[in-house]
Amino acid sequence: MQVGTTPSRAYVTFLAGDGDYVKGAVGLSKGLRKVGSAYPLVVAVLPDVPQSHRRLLASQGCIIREIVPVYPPESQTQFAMAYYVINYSKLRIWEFVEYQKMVYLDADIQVYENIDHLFDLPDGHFYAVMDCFCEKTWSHTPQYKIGYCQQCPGRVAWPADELGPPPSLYFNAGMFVHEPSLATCQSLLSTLMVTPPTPFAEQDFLNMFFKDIYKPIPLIYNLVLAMLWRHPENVELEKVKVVHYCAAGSKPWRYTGKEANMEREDIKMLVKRWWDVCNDTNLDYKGAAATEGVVVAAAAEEERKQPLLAALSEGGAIKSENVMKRWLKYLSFNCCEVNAIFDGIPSCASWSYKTHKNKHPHMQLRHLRVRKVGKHKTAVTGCEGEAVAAEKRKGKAWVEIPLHLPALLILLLCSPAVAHSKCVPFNFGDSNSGTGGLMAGLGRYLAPPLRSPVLPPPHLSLLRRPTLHRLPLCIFSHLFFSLMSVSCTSVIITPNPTGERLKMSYLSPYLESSPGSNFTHGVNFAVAGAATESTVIPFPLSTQVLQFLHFKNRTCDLLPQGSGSLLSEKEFQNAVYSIDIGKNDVSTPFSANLSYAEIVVKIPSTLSSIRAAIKASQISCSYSRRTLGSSFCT
Ligand SMILES: O=c1ccn([C@@H]2O[C@H](COP(=O)(O)OP(=O)(O)O[C@H]3O[C@H](CO)[C@H](O)[C@H](O)[C@H]3O)[C@@H](O)[C@H]2O)c(=O)[nH]1
Ligand SMILES: O[C@H]1[C@H](O)[C@@H](O)[C@H](O)[C@@H](O)[C@H]1O
Repeated sequence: MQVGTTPSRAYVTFLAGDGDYVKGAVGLSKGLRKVGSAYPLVVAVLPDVPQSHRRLLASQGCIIREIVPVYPPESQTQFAMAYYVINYSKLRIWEFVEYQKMVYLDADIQVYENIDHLFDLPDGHFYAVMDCFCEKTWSHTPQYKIGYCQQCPGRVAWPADELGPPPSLYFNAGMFVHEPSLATCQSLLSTLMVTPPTPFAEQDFLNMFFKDIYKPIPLIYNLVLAMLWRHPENVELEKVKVVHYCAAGSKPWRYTGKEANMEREDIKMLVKRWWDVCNDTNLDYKGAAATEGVVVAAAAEEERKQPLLAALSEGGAIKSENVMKRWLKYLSFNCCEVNAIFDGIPSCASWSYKTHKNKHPHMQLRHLRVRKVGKHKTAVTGCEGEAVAAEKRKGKAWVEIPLHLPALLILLLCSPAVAHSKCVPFNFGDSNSGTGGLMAGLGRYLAPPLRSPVLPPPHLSLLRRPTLHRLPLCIFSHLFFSLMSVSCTSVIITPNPTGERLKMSYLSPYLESSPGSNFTHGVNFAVAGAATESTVIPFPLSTQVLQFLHFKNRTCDLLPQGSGSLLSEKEFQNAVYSIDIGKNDVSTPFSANLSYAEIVVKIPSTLSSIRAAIKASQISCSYSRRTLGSSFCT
């Protein structure tokens, strides 16, 4: 997906911790500039990279993208080389789907000649340079033990009789060409969870994962320094475009010359070459970012919004760039933010923050940003109760709930004539619009103003918010229409004062069969905690739709018998159908500590479930001639 002027190609490196690898990344950014690369350098930083390092990189024109760390299954980490474990986080660069293609380079790599042509390699393969097995770091492997190396397969023949077929070609993962994809990322992460860590961590893992599509490229694109003394016959140093300072003691910013092979003339020359680039002030970035770090940060922030937009677009929720741009106003990122955005209600963001701050130490920052998001008052005031109170203090009778996923708030409107006749709402959804259905369905009694005789389980605690109990719900179709043309993201739901002034009736929950229920004003199928798909709450959207069909068919059967207070055919025809769902599809996996990518990748399927639910309710409509006139807001 291409949005605005975002380039679809970029180099990417990875940075962890507050150590000196940042020097490598700065050197790399200058090296790319020196060779006239047309593409930017994205730096995927872990949360533990200090702000000062991020600023330094931004001032060198780098695009900073924070990523969530990736760890192999906990119980097994002891089997990997501890030093390399953090490198599993590199897998996150498959999340950068705003780029169609990327060239990954370790921070201890320098580029001495332009390699932009690598972006033109045909899609569908994983390109990288073959590694060498001759260094001591390989001593745990059969290759090393028998002296076999893929760089010179004729030197020592592979003992196939003894060990079976030779190992697949193996690449060094310090440099590769890849195509970001949320689906691939999810597959990488889920495969990782069932893959025991091995000594070369993500390098072994990537070799295993991309075995079938791996295509070796010449070693001039990643000269692993050991090649100079292990396989000199394979190296034409003057042709080398990319040098990887991975041999022990070879990192230029740590170089002492004392370690094995470090006194070699070619090594000294390459270390000096690296410093020449790094020290060249003419190569410092001269663009806006050098003086306007904020601009860079804003640009980086925009970049971070792309995966969700891509998923929404894939799911069919966003069809025009204009709508997408409006979304950009609202969206901000990482897991917490996604959760808050999808929750749509700040109280849920606070709840998530409280629940997850230990797992996501950097969450507070994001949370605060969420609270600044958008023009909606509710989004800046903290918990919902406070928001309502604040609105009331200002004399406003309504609460505007910002919902940032248009497809999750879908209003199906009957004919415009509805404005002049009785408007019966049928509502489907979750706690955003639930009016006590869950309590009724689970057989728990909460007397107004919501006193619970027993402590509700934690996931039900939100139900204690008084504003959600038997909320009179009225949805203004004319307002909806005007809002739709503005942003597609809002609906006005009126709490008591306005509802009562307009003589709107309470909307009974479908699951409330006890005295007091009246379904002649409409039905609320929404249930707190519901998602589009089944979760711990037993009333997902698909079930709510079935309940609606049941309700409607029963009405249809009983009407001819002249049974008492039933909605008429006309009222069904002119009803307002609203669906407000989706936040729990996002917040539930978030609670399970799934990553941003893992959450985002599910969005298209959530959207198709919503579409399927709507379709099911239309297809099964038992009133001949009349369908539920539908007007999608997406
Ligand atoms: O504390 C760290 C450690 C690593 N890195 C980043 O991770 C990259 C890879 O780490 P090393 O340079 O330490 O890894 P090596 O080059 O020695 O080892 C090789 O094996 C590794 C196995 O994890 C990786 O696959 C790596 O790309 C590959 O070249 C670094 O360049 C740097 O970009 C940091 O930022 N900080
Ligand atoms: O791919 C690996 C890696 O680059 C290590 O840092 C190095 O010690 C190994 O020899 C090499 O094969």
